[in-house]
Amino acid sequence: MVVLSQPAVLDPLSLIKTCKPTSVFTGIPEIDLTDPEAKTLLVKACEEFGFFKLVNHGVPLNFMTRLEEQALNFFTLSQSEKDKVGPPDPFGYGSKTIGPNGDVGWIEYLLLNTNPQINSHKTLAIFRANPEIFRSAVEDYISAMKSVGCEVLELIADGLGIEPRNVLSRLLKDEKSDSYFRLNHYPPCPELQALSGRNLVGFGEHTDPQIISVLRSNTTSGLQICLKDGSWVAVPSDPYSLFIIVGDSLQVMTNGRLRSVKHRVLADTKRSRISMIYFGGPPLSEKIAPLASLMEEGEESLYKEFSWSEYKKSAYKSRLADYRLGLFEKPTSIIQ
Ligand SMILES: C=C1C[C@]23C[C@@]1(O)CC[C@H]2[C@@]12CC[C@H](O)[C@@](C)(C(=O)O1)[C@H]2[C@@H]3C(=O)O
Ligand SMILES: O=C(O)CCC(=O)C(=O)O
Ligand SMILES: [Fe+2]
Repeated sequence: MVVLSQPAVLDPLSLIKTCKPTSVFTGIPEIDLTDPEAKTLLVKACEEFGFFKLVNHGVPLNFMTRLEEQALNFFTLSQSEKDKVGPPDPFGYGSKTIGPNGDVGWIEYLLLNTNPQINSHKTLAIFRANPEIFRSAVEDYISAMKSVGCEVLELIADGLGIEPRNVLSRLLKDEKSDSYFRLNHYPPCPELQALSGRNLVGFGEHTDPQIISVLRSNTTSGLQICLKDGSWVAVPSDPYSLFIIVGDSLQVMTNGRLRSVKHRVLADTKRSRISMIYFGGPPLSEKIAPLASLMEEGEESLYKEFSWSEYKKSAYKSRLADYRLGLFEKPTSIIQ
């Protein structure tokens, strides 16, 4: 008798990495946007962590939960409905794959371009496929996050003592600003926890390539950041607050003073996580280089010259965990 072997079924769980849960970190800097000391505290946080929690930011909870509800409505649609606005190009609906180079995660998401002038075909398709309230919730939310991002960047400029104070925020306000918006959904992963005591990686470790990211999540934790000493710590969730992430471009514009932080997300075993992130980026033609007003006499740029469009092109050839800035660093001469 001939026994035909079963075709090998590719189990997505076997491709996604796992991690041991990490203990919650209580040392995340918390900055009150209305504090007169905010500009100093926020620069310190960006130098030390490249990350901080922003409170008293002025965005009401119900404004954020309005979009969260819309996002949940979308993610509970049938798979075939969601697939109508995928696969991502990079915009659109994606499930389990992140980016074009083989990265996988326990996640589904919508990625959109925020610029109505260069709105991609996929971004428009997402708006057409959803009720009008989805579009208005997304657009209102993006506009609020852009304001917060700009306010933070102006305080950073003040704190660094550079002028004009809109030297960074003008890039997000530019009508050609190449900014993104992302809604992430991490479903719970109970089976794996029961089997191994480990959690699935929802979004693998990476730095954000843009200038600044403004993140908000529901009550489900999962976000982790990498500290200067290389250790990973879990960020307690707080649906009232916003989290600010320094991106690669801000690291370059401050000649390495502010650090772009490595971060990742672990899926929860019991509850789903929804996160919404605004990625504030410059126009495609913008030169990404250390700000002249920040450089000390005789200080040299740590980076070769490049435009945002060149950086993005190179980022989209990389894997999520790659150190993307490496290609643009100048070789350092070691003086013995
Ligand atoms: C694997 C990739 C996904 C990503 C583009 C990239 O090639 C490398 C950077 C990734 C990242 C991380 C931050 C943001 O989520 C994102 C939208 C971005 O701008 O850079 C993603 C990209 C993506 O998912 O398209
Ligand atoms: O979902 C999160 O909390 C973070 C996701 C993230 O880092 C990203 O989308 O770039
Ligand atoms: Fe990120």
